Amino acid sequence: MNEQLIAQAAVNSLHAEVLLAPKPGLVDPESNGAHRDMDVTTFEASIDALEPYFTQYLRAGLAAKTVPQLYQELRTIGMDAESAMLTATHGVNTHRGANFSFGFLLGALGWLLQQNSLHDLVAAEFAPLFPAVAQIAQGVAGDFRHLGDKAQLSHGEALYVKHGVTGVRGEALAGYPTIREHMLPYLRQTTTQGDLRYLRLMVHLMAQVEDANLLHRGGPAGLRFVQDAAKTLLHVSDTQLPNALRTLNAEMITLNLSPGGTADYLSLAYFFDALTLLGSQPA
Ligand SMILES: CC(C)(COP(=O)(O)OP(=O)(O)OC[C@H]1O[C@@H](n2cnc3c(N)ncnc32)[C@H](O[C@H]2O[C@H](COP(=O)(O)OP(=O)(O)OP(=O)(O)O)[C@@H](O)[C@H]2O)[C@@H]1O)[C@@H](O)C(=O)NCCC(=O)NCCS
Ligand SMILES: Nc1ncnc2[nH]cnc12
Repeated sequence: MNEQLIAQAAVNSLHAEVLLAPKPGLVDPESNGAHRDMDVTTFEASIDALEPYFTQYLRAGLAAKTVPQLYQELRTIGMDAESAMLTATHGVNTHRGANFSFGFLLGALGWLLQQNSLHDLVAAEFAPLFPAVAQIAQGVAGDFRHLGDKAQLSHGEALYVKHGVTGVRGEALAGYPTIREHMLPYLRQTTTQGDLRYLRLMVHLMAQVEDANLLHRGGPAGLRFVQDAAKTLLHVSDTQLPNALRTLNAEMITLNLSPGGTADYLSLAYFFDALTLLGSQPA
């Protein structure tokens, strides 16, 4: 399997996510959502900065000899990627979470592709990928130790101290249960194609995900507001859904709520759909 096709599919998924509209609270071509510091062009600049690192994540997995060595390499690439992203966005956090998740998922995919074909991984519904991520990402658990010594906590670290929420690190440490238990089953069972496929998934995830961005911006009440609003949208018809999402977008802008974690899962959904297509083609 051509590794460039896989890395490009990951980059393309970030473009597809930011262009999907309407996304309540998030940046898209219709609205900047609950963000005063970024728009679609900020995301496009961020994606251009991240692109070379996505290939590096995959290659690191393909060449790795041990799991601990792979973790160290991915974390180093990840820090460089995050720095390049922040330079391109003039310090605005567009994809820190996406960079983290794609880093571990691409690294783990490369690791598995040493012994498996993409076709076999697709046939196995990516089942081996998640324990591999959990094993490789174990080093992240150290992020939660010694937080008391830190002068400045990140949003995620502050949420861990205040609410015991582990955010994206917890997802990686557990092998991304949100992808395994919610996203992939939804993608497998739905025949809906095009934007509606991903808008419906977005609503499904907004109702489920413990989104650290929502917690950071609106506390438990803000998270619950969005989860409850999404649950009502589960029953809205395809024709009514876009305008119902626009109405929720206006409400979330007023409340300064943005489900950034859910946006990253949308990127990952485009990516897994692309991998499924790549893996079903003859080698
Ligand atoms: C591990 C890091 C990501 C550390 O970051 P932090 O400590 O802040 O971790 P979290 O807050 O837990 O999450 C960080 C981002 O992960 C996304 N996210 C949130 N909840 C979930 C979830 N349940 N599952 C998966 N992913 C989740 C989310 O990222 C997206 O939203 C951000 C944009 O939204 P915005 O509201 O604008 O965010 P902010 O600017 O922070 O808030 P405001 O100031 O505007 O109010 C954007 O990042 C999206 O991607 C969370 O923000 C990581 O930084 C780290 O340690 N990096 C080092 C490099 C590295 O380790 N790389 C690994 C490669 S293998
Ligand atoms: N479209 C988007 N809007 C806001 N935050 C995001 N994080 C990732 N994608 C995003």
